[in-house]
Amino acid sequence: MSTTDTADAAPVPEAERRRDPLRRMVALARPRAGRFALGVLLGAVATGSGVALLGVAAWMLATAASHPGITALGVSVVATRALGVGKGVSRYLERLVTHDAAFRTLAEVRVRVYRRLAATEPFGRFRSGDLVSRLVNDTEATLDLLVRGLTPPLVSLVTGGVTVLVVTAVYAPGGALLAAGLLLAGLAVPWAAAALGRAPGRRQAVARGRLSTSLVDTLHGAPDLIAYGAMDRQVARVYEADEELTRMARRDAAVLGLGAGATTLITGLSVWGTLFLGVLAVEGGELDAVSLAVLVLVTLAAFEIVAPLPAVAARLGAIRESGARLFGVLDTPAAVAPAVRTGLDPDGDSAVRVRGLRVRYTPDGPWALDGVDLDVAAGETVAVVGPSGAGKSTLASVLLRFRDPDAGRVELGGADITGYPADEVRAVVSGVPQDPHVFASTLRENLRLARPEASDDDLWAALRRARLADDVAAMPDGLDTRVGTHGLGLSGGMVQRLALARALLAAPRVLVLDEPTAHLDPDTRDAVVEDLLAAAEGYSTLLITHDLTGLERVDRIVVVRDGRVVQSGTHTELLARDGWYRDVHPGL
Ligand SMILES: Nc1ncnc2c1ncn2[C@@H]1O[C@H](COP(=O)(O)OP(=O)(O)OP(=O)(O)O)[C@@H](O)[C@H]1O
Repeated sequence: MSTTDTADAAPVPEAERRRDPLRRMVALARPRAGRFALGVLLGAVATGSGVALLGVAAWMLATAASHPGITALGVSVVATRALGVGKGVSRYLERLVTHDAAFRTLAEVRVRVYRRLAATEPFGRFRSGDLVSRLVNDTEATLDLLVRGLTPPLVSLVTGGVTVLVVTAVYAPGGALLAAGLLLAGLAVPWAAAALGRAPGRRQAVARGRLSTSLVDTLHGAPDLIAYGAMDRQVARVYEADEELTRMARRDAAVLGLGAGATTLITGLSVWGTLFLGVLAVEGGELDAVSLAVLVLVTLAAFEIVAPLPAVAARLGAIRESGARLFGVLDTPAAVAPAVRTGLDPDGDSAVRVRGLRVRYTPDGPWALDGVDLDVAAGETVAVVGPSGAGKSTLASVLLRFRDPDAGRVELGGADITGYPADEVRAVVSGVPQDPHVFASTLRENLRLARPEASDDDLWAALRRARLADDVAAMPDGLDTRVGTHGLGLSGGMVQRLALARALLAAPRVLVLDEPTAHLDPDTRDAVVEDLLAAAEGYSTLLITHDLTGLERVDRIVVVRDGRVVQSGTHTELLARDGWYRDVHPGL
């Protein structure tokens, strides 16, 4: 199964997008509804045992004074033990079942988020810190909702309802009072807490995203910030974001405190009310003293059931906002349609044929590519050049199947790549990006990313081809040298060669080199282009660049402007003709 072309890439219907994020988050758990129901049942047994335990204990203490028979005492002792053990065991099982179901749901959500990211181009939409916050905090809010927001209210409903029924059976006014108290503490107080927590909760998820963004910006931009003396201002921005979160946490704590206080007040009033009514009933002969003792303690215990609800309700605002941010990622339209066929021949002809290719990023936006025709014969090297914004990188995105054409065809060996799984296309077409990432790991692991089963011989062959083998051989730990963050720093040229070796290891037939020298100084640039082109010999290669040096080495040059091919020919031919290439060529 392809990692990117799944049903997850299908567009999300408008009606679904408009649904309350909380409901949508709960719906994520639908495949595990049975387990959650079992969790609720076990939770109800645990809380019910707690209430019954206090009831039996009260009965035992109250009857002890009247010297009951040994059988009655024995039964109540056994019941106390059974309820005590039952409470612990069922609570443990409830936690096990609900956490297991919630963590499994979370794992599925994570996979869906990553698949959606793989099927879209969201990195331009979300800033990296904010994206991290969505991937970690906002996704984990699902867990919070399922564990704390779903099971406890249902458990309260079941246990609270049963307790009210039992108390009503013993003494109806006590049952009515308990019902009123539980409704107030379990519904009105959480409702007020939810209302008070809604606005700060919404701001909290956004503020957390802002803090992550400013932290990532500070870390990544540290050299520039220090060079321009702007570090203090940036750190102040981080503090500001942090203080905003602290302010909200304080407000959260105040809401929680108020909720807990209100619940305690209602509990106290209910217990006193039951006692007052009960004493009157005992005096009137409607109730016996032992039942009164049981009633009062059961009432007290019943409020334990609803005690956690205000805290949960106060969190709902933040959870809803996290849900909205999570679905913001999940609802992002896929840049590529789900695959409709498979079986792109990985060993077929490597000719690339583009006809009438049109692409735009928004439905009514300008065309980034507006009717491009392009041919790269098997083994040919074609440079695509043009000014910034001409559409060169968009062409690379389409070839690597990061983006679907809006019109036209892109063929690999005669097969239209649209409709094939992205993984199959990328087994044929490999790209070297403008700014390759070096992972904080060994050189070996950085290379094996492209082909995990590659042997050291394969790695050295790729390194030799990318002209990096001598440099790696000179490193003290060879392939085991640690690179990336906290590792050996690689020069810009080495990073590009490493990325090329990685791309070659994927054993493609078509290479797309997207601005491989964009971040290099002019001397290195020339050497890297020469090495890349030498390494690419035999592959159908598309060299995308706005740097016109060294292009005499490629077979053909295509000039793209405003999304259209405006010139095509060899370096010598284009220099001999009027046009953009001759106008901007640095050699002239
Ligand atoms: N993710 C995006 N969302 C919206 N518009 C985009 C996006 N990426 C590119 N564009 C637009 O599409 C057009 C072509 O951009 P593209 O990046 O393909 O050009 P380019 O020739 O590669 O430029 P450069 O050399 O500066 O990278 C530009 O007008 C650009 O603003």
